[in-house]
Amino acid sequence: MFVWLLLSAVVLWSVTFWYRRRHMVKLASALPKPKDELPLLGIAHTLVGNTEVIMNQLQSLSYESMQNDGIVRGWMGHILFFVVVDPVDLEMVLKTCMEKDDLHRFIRKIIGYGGIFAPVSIWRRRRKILVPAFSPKIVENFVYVFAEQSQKLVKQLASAAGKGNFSIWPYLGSYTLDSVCETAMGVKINAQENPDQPFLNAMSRVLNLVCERIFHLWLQPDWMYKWFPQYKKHQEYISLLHRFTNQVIEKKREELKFEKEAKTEVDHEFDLGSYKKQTFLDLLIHLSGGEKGYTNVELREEVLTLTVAGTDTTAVSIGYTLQLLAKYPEIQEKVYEELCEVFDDDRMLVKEDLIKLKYLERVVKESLRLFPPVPLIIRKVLEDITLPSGRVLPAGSGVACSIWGVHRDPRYWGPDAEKFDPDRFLPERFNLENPCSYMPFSNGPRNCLGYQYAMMSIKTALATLLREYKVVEDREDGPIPKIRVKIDIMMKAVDGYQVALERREKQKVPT
Ligand code: HEM
Repeated sequence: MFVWLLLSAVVLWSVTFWYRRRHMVKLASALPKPKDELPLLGIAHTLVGNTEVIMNQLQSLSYESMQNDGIVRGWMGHILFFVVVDPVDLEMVLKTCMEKDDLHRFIRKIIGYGGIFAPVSIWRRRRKILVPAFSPKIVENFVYVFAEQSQKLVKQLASAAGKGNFSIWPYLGSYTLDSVCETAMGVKINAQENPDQPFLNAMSRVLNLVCERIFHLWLQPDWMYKWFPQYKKHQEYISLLHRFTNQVIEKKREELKFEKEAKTEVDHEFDLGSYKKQTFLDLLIHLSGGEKGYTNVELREEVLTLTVAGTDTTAVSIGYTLQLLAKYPEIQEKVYEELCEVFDDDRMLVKEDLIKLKYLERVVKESLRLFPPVPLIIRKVLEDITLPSGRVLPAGSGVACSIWGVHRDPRYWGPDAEKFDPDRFLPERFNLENPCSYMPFSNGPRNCLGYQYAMMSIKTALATLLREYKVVEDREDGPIPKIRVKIDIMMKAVDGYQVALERREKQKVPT
């Protein structure tokens, strides 16, 4: 009797649930379906397995989207999303669907309502405050930090050079974390010299745990997660990150109070708060209104957001570029020739050099095209929208904007779209009809604020490293580079960016 009652309740609940969603189902059924779709399950059965399998599946969906004029649907049980690669449709999605997907709630445990994943109502004010902090004039003042940290990177790599293949990932991750912590908070955490540094350790481990949660449904509800052994560590890492940042903020507040008291009238009149060598933390306090502006919690959320947003993304991009240069030695030699022209002695890189490294810039851009660190962005559809292509996305669905797919679509990049060819970014050849055909840093009002910062950090690290070392790996046997990738919050190389380094004879970077 009880079983019958239970069964009837389940059937009744399911019928009501799907009846309420009939509008969504109707609109979805008008859109192309993927080849592996099953009744009820949708494509949920294809998105299981390790992070490499899942990434491959996301890539396959992007190809199916290309074959279906830029869109394909994907049911995961009752959850509906669309993989979109049409740049015109994407432009509209990125402008109108500003709310981020619910999966981001797991990262919010670390960064709270920091801009990147905050609900739109909170994000608007935070973005307004953050935008001036990323103006080129301010960001270029950080190049000296990147240059110093890059020299440390070169020094750390000396022990691995000439000893065959190794994973360069931990070195790159420490370089970017050191740079971000110095520019965001003004603290030298010295992760490069000390791989067991507690902040580094906590940051990388908690992000692994977040990723594990995103892909394992049973770890998602908070009440269930508490019963799993990882929960304790998860909480420990978060409280370490919060404690560390809180201390930095409190110290900064005291410093600023002291400075204010010590200022003379003349200082006030001429506003000596010039942005030179100020960290993001200084700027955020100032731009949000000083003592009446951000609270300490808001500051912590913003600073941690910059740390999460700016560390692995940049390291991933340096890693792919190094692997590509190893696979295509003739391209690496052209980069090296340019470096020899710009640096005729052993001096350290300065910001004026970056603009001259035009070929290196093209190489980085092409690497970001073929291997975008953020392969897709997921946005929520809050009300039905009609895309420029005429297709209608129903309210309640999600849109996976496939950066990976749009970057490899032959309709916009030609029949050789998959080929590694930095010169496609030559001004005379680069002629895209739509800005969304190339968007490693996204597009629209919620695009990446750190793109100039990232390009400067990437170019500085690569220039410093490639002046000192030649990157070697097996040459690729064709123009299409093959690097196995997985999804681990970002798209990362499965092999941890295996390369070998050989010391260059001519150019020497001072250590
Ligand atoms: C190669 C390096 C990087 C890549 C590929 C990258 C890519 C992205 C992408 C795809 C987004 C999401 C945009 C969206 O939802 O439409 C984003 C957001 C963001 N990124 Fe980056 N990023 C990089 C480096 C950085 C760095 C170094 C910083 C700061 C130091 C940074 C700060 C941000 C911020 C603050 C946002 C949130 C913008 C907002 O929602 O208003 N990023 N980034």
